[in-house]
Amino acid sequence: MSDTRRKFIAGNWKMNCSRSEAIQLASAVVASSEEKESAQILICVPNIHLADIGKLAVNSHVLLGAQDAYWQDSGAFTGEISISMLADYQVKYLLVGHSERREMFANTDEIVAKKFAGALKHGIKPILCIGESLAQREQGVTFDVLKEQCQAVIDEVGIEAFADACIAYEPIWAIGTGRTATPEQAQEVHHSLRVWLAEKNAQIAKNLQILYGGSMNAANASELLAQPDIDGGLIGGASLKAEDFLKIYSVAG
Ligand SMILES: O=C[C@H](O)COP(=O)(O)O
Repeated sequence: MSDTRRKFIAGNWKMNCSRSEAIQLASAVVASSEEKESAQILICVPNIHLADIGKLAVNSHVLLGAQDAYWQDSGAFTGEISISMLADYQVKYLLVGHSERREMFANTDEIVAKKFAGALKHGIKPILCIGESLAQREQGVTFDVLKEQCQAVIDEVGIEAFADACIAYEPIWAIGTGRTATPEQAQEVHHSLRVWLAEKNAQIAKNLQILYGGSMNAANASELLAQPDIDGGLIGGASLKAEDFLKIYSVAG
């Protein structure tokens, strides 16, 4: 099933790196990795560094992504950046619905769906982040939560829109905690998700890259990435060290 899908290694720098640190890290990622047929590499940097990193990455195989943006194109939204503005900066991917945006910045399923649609409108591929809390996992409602988060987007844009998107499954209890889902736990979720999506559109489900996020690092990446339905990683902490991030890319395909 996975032979049509390339591995996708995506770094999410979150709110880290001064300007000089960002340039140094991105330069190392660009210079020390090679283009591969079997895998893609992406860095999602803080918006303020997009111009600098865009210049570094523009003619390279390293894709540039953003971590969030507002879905309206322009207007009185003080402090926000629109998706149309990102499109001017070589941004190819946009994280939507990261659990930190959902939890700390009130991004509801509805808002996430609008951001997903906004990204597609501007030719940027959304990476829809979904995940359950520890309490939800313990209550046995993990899959219900994930379906609800996906369904809100499907209701807005239709399942076909996932031809130009990815999903990142990030159990909230594994983010930044050092506690990783076991490869079997992650595979079970990814597989169930793909089967559920296949009921809506088999081809879309077959081709869709589903990434795992939550304390993926250089030590555990190869086991996670060996699972048939884990098509890559959305990597936080370990993407801040070029050496660790590139090690993950090197084991991905
Ligand atoms: O976007 C990345 C995820 O939140 C995972 O972060 P982490 O690798 O630091 O656990």
